[in-house]
Amino acid sequence: MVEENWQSALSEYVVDPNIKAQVRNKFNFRPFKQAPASKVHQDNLITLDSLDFSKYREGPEGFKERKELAKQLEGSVTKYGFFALQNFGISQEWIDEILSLSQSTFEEPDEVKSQFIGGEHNLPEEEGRPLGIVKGTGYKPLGYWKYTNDTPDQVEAFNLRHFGQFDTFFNRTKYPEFVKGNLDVISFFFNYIHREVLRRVLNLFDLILERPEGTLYEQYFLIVQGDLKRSPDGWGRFLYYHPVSDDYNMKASNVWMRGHTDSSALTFILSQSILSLQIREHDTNEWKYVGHTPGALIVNIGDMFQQLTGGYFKSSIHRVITAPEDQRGYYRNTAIYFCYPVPYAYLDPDSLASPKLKRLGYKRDESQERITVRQWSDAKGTFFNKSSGANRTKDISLFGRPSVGSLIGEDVPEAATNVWINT
Ligand SMILES: O=C(O)CCC(=O)C(=O)O
Ligand SMILES: [Fe+2]
Repeated sequence: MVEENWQSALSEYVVDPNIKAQVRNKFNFRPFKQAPASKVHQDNLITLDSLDFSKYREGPEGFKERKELAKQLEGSVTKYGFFALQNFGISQEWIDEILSLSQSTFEEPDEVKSQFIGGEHNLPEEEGRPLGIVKGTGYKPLGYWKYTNDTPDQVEAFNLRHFGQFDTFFNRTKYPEFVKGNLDVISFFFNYIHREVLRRVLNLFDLILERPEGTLYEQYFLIVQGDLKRSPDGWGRFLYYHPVSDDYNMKASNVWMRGHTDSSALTFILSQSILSLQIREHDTNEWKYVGHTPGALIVNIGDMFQQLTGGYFKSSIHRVITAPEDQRGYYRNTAIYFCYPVPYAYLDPDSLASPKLKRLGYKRDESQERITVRQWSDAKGTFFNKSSGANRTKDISLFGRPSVGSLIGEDVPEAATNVWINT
């Protein structure tokens, strides 16, 4: 199947330059001030495998390099479920523009924000879905989640659904003024990650799984213009962590975002300078910091790729801890793409038909009902959408599958140790 020429299709939706200049002026659009590099916790850093994507070449002449990249990737996705991607095609200048867009998005006045709360303007096709604050287009307000001691969270988010569905994204969705005036740049950024970066990463996964390159993308991630039900169901997000007080740190045990695994297939995060993201090593249960790789994407495997591969790929438990002493006072600003497969796909290795998984013995657990992307997405989304609750650190089990949604402190629920079991 031939993919549409997305860049030329998108150029039809360019925002009037006068309107863009006007909103940028009105919202004090300016460079985002990144915290200087941290010097602490250097002994507790994890060194993620870093893939140099400038080595990726299309066509038969690039096959050897792609095989080498795939080999490098296999260790990361099967051990940590995390890796870094350098030289992935987006310049530092462009990354800076995205961070500036994120910054100004969170500087809309509160009365405007309150009219664009996530999940309040869902499309008719999304009627009845529990998208809520966590998955619906719009803001997740500061303090929506309550952490330990009823402490309100200090992270704001803005979700952008359907950026690959041009008519829906530009004409059928409501946005605050600043976002609306910059939709073309925002859409271009997330489309680039989906259609260029994700596609290449999936080709490497195909090589790992011993299937022809292009299979995963076509089977699970192809966007069909105008057909939301047959298109992959992920979303982009701006994420803005506010500086916290000593009192907050004491009450919330330094948690900026609780430990969890992502429900996505893959998550792409723009690397940023505040040393806060931690992965919990599955063999030792120790939390380790993910260092900053300037200009890179930090990519992690989510629950769906773990399920699709029968547990061969790992959906790592991660969390965000408040800034270290030498970076306090700074905002932590990033953009994320939570990438989901088409909603009707089954989440088990039968659908993948990978000779490699078969040989290694990763297979569907026949004692469990088969579930689809939509089912997992809605069930885990419902969990993430709950604002509070004293029992949040307990195991969660969805459709008989143990999972992790909300770890606080050092609690290690039973499920957290089970997620690695190869069924
Ligand atoms: O802020 C980050 O670096 C990661 C956030 C995260 O894990 C998430 O939103 O799922
Ligand atoms: Fe996450």
